[in-house]
Formats: sequence, structure tokens, C-alpha cells
Amino acid sequence: MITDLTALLQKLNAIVRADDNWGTPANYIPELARINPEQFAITVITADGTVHSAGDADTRFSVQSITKVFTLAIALGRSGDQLWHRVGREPSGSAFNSIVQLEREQGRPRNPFINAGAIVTTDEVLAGRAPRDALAEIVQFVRTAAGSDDIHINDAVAASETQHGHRNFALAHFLASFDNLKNPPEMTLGTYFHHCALEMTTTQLAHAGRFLMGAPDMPKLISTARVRRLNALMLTCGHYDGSGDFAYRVGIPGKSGVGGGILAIVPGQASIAVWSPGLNRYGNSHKGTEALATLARQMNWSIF
Ligand SMILES: NC(=O)CC[C@H](N)C(=O)O
Repeated sequence: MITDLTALLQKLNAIVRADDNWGTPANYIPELARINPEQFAITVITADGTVHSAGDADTRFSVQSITKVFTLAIALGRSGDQLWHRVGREPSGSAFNSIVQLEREQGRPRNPFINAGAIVTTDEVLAGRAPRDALAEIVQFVRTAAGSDDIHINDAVAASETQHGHRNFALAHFLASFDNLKNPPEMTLGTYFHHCALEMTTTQLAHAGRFLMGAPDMPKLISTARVRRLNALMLTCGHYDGSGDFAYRVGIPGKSGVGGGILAIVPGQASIAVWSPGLNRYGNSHKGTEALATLARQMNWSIF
């Protein structure tokens, strides 16, 4: 079985590379726009701890919104259910950076995985501390989850997003106007941009996702009940307005990032990280999604 999975990933890597539609990298963060889209990597860690990889699995990429899963875990650890007064748990049906819904719903973002919701969870993690202290907690959580200290924030990516993050500034000020930010918008955003700029390889990211598998020998960073809830939110909200399509086609919880990464979990069975920088129309990795759909079908992995 183990050799089968490695062979399957290698075959998948070859199939993915043979298709010349690589999608388009994010263009609103200049540091991400200049990345060569013709890259692909996949790592699968199974419940027995074995690691299977294919493609560019040692190349670091910007994990971006995938960090929203870790900041949500931390925010829930700090504030518990109080957090849900500030942010909802419903799919948004709109783009990750949309502002219209926020006005209609009086400044309470639909869920913690769209940008507005993640700005709120970051604000909760910040909790009046200096941004470097909150960032230290986030980076430490990710390093502990991954079992590696060699995970860092790329300051150039954070600076690039700060210079061009007009939409996120608009969202943060909108939240503040509805009294849904406890810290100054610039301070919360600075923290948010920096944790989004964390870089990992697919090998590191798949390791970091092991605690979400809920399998006996995996790191236990949060309660089993919370693991289930994070997975539920990943399934319903992890791909923004593409979440329904991802659930339909792939059938397991996943969280995407605009850097082209996706962390997907087969509860009790596997933690999967996939990366290809070109995006589909929802802002999710084009080839990453295709590869996960094929892998899930071939392995018969589904939560349904
Ligand atoms: N979808 C994403 O990965 C978005 C994250 C990015 N840092 C942003 O705020 O726009």
C-alpha cells in the first residue's frame, strides 16, 4: 500500500505536468505575481506517520490563507465560543476579499476563513499585545504542529501585501466602524499580513496538518471536538465561493491559500498538502484542486 501511494503521487505529478493549463498566480500581491506558475508539489502523510511526496515538495511557498486554520485554532483556544459573537460559521458564497456582505450584515463576517473573518480572528489573537508577541505565538503553534523550527515569515511578501492591500485595509476599517476590532486596524492588519506570509514546503505543511487528522499517533494540540469543528468549517468555508464545488469534487475538508497551496484532511487517515501557484476563478490552486480530486477518487477517500 505504501509503495502504491508513492507511485500514485508520482503518476499524478506526471499527469498534472502534462496538462499545459497552469492557471494564473495571484496578481494583487506583486511578490506572488512573479512566481513561475509551472510548479507542482504534493505530500501525503498517512495515519501511521509515513510521508509520501512527489514534485517540488522541498520548495517553500507562501501559505497565505491556510494560516487562517492555525489562527482560528489559537483564537478559539484563547476565547472559546465568545469568538462566535464576532464572526459567523456560515459559507459566504462570495469572494474571499468581498466587502458587500460585511456591510449588509453589520460588520460580523460570515466565517473565519474569508479575509474579513480572519482579520477578526487575528484581532482576537492579538488581544492588546505587541504584534511581534502574537506573531511569535502563531509561528510557534505552526512549528510545533509541523515538528520543525525551520518555518519562517517572508518579510518581503508581507511588505508587498501591505503596500498593495487596499481591500484588506478597507475591510479592517469597515470592521472598526462596526466596533468589531479591538486593536487599531493597522496593527491587526500588520499581524494578519505577516502570518499570511509564512512559508512552508508541502512536506512541512502536511506535517503541520497532522493534528487535524484526529488519528491516535498524531500530535494533539487541541481537543477532538475542536478538531471536528475546524474540519467542518474547512469543508463548508475553506474554499470561499468555491467551497461547494470542492466538497462536491474532492469530498474532504480543505483550506486553500492564494499562494496556490491547499491543506486537505482525510479524517483519521491522512494529511495532504498540495501546491501549484496558478489559481482558478475562485482564487484556489487550479492544479492543486485537480490533483486532489483525482487522488481522493483513486484512494476512495471521502467523508461521505
Ligand atoms: N485567499 C488568500 O489566501 C488571501 C490571503 C491574502 N493575504 C489576502 O488577505 O488577500
